[in-house]
Amino acid sequence: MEIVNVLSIAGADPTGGAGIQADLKAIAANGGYGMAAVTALVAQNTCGVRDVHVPPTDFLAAQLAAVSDDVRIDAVKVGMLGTPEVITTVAEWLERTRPPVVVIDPVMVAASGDRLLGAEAEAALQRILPLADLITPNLPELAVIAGAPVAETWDAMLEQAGAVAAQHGVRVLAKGGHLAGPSSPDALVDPSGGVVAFAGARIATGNSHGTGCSLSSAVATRIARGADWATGVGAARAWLRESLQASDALDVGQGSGPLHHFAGLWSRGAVDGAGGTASDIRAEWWDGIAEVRAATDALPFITRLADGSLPREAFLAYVAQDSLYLGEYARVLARLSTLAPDPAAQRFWLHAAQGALIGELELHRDRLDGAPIGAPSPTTTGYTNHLVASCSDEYAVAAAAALPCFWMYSDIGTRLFRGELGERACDPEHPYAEWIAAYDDAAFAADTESAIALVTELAAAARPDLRERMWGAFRISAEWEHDFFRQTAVDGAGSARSADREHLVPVS
Ligand SMILES: Nc1ncnc2c1ncn2[C@@H]1O[C@H](COP(=O)(O)OP(=O)(O)OP(=O)(O)O)[C@@H](O)[C@H]1O
Ligand SMILES: Cc1ncc(COP(=O)(O)O)c(N)n1
Repeated sequence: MEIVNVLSIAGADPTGGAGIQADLKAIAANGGYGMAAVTALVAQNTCGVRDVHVPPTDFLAAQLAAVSDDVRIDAVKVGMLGTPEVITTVAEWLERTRPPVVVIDPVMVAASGDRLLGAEAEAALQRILPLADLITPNLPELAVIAGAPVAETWDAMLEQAGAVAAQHGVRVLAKGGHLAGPSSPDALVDPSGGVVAFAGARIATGNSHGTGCSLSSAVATRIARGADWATGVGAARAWLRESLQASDALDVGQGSGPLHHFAGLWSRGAVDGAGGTASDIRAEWWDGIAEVRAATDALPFITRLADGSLPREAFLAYVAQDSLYLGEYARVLARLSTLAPDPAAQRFWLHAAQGALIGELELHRDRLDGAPIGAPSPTTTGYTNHLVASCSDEYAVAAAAALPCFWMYSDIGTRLFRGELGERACDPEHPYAEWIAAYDDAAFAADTESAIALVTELAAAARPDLRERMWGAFRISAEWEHDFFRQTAVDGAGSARSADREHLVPVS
C-alpha cells in the first residue's frame, strides 16, 4: 500500500503532548507520513498555557503553499486555529487545494481550561466547518457550534451532533470524554442522521492531554489509508485507548500528561525488537557462528580432506551418512515448501528438496557404488531430528534451521576448492580431486544465496521473540553441521560420541 501523506494544520505544544507534535506522532503511529504547518506557537506545558504567539497569516499561507506546491496530500487534519484571520487563511487554502480527506478538530479550550480560540473567532469557525468531511468536537465545542448549552447526556449529545451535522453538511464525531460516568462513548453522526456509536469504559488516568488532537489525526490517517468512516474511527479509537491506557508509563510533566502514542507499537517490537535489515542479520548470524565455523575448519576430517590424507574408509563413511542425511533433509525442505506462505518461497524449497534428493542418489550410486549404506548415526539422527522438530515451530524457525546446511557447506566447499584450507586441494592428483571440484557448484552457490536472502528477510520482518527462536534454530543447526563433519574424524581420543565411533571409521 502506498504510504499516505497527512498534513496537520495546528498549533504547537513544546512539551509534545498536544498540537502538531501529538498529531505527527498519531499520524506515524497509525501508518502515515506526517507533515505539519504551524498556526500558532503556544508556550504551554502539561499544567497550562502561558502565552500564545500567532505568526502573521501570510507566513501560514506560505507554509501551506510550500507543502501543497510540492507534496501529494492524502489527508488534512485541522486543529487549533486561534484567530478569525487564521481561519480565513486555512479555509481559502482548503477551498483552493481540495484535499481528499479533511478532518477538523474545532479546538477551543485546552484541557487545562485555557482558551485556544478567541471568542471572536467562534463565528468565523462556522465558515470552515462545511469544508470538512468530519469534525470532532468535544461536548463544550459541540455546544458552541450548535449554539446550545453543553449536553450532559448521551441523548442530548446525539441530538446536538445530529443538528450540527445537518446544518453544516458534515459528519460529526461527537466525543463523550466529558460526559460524566464510568464510560467514555463517542458517536459518529452523518448529515442524514445515521449514527454509529462507539462504546468504551473510561480509562482511569490523569494523563489525557492531547487525546482530541491525537484522535482526529489518527482518524484522518486511517481514512486516507482507505478505511470507511466507521472502521477508521473504530481503528483510531482502539489505538487511542491503547495509548491512553499506557500513558501513566510516561513521566512527562506535573500536570495532565500526554498519551503514550507508540505504546502498542513498542510493545509489539518496533523499538527493542528492531533487529536491523536482512543484511545486518546476515552479518550478525554469520559472526554469531564464527567459533563453530573455526572449529569446523580445524576438524581432522576437513584438514585431512584438504591435504588428501583422509582414509578412504572414513571418506566413504562420511558419504554414507551424508546420503542418509540428504534423504531426510529433502523431506524437511519439502515440508518447508508446504509451509511457505508465498509461491516464490514454495518453489524455492521444492527446488531445494529436489536438489537434495538428486544429491543423495548421486552419492549413493556414484560414490558408494550401491554398497549398503547402513543406519544413520546418532549424530545424523540428532541433526535431522532437530530439523524435523523445527518444522513444528513457525515456518520462519524451520527455514532458519535449514539454512546452515546450505551456508556452511557452500562456504567450506568453496574455500576447499580454492585451496584456502590447504593448497594440496588444488592439485589435480589429489585423491578426492573430483569430489572437491563438485563442491564448486555455481547452482548450489546461487541456491545458498537465495536461502540466505529468504531466511534473513524473514528474520528482519519477524517479531523479536520469533527472531530469537530463528537464531536459536540456526545456531543449533550450525553446531550439528560441525558435529556432522566431526563424526567421521574421530582421533581415538573420544572427540565424538561413543555410539558414533562404533559404526563410523576413525581417522587417526
Ligand atoms: N478517560 C478516558 N478513557 C477512555 N477514553 C477517553 C478518556 N478520555 C477521553 N477519551 C476519549 O478520547 C477522545 C477525546 O475525547 P475528549 O472528549 O477528551 O476530547 P477533547 O476534549 O477534544 O480532548 P482533549 O483532551 O485533547 O482536549 C474520545 O475518543 C474520548 O472518548
Ligand atoms: C496547540 C494545541 N492544540 C490543541 C490543544 C488541546 O489539547 P488539550 O485539550 O488536550 O490540552 C492544546 N493544548 N494545544
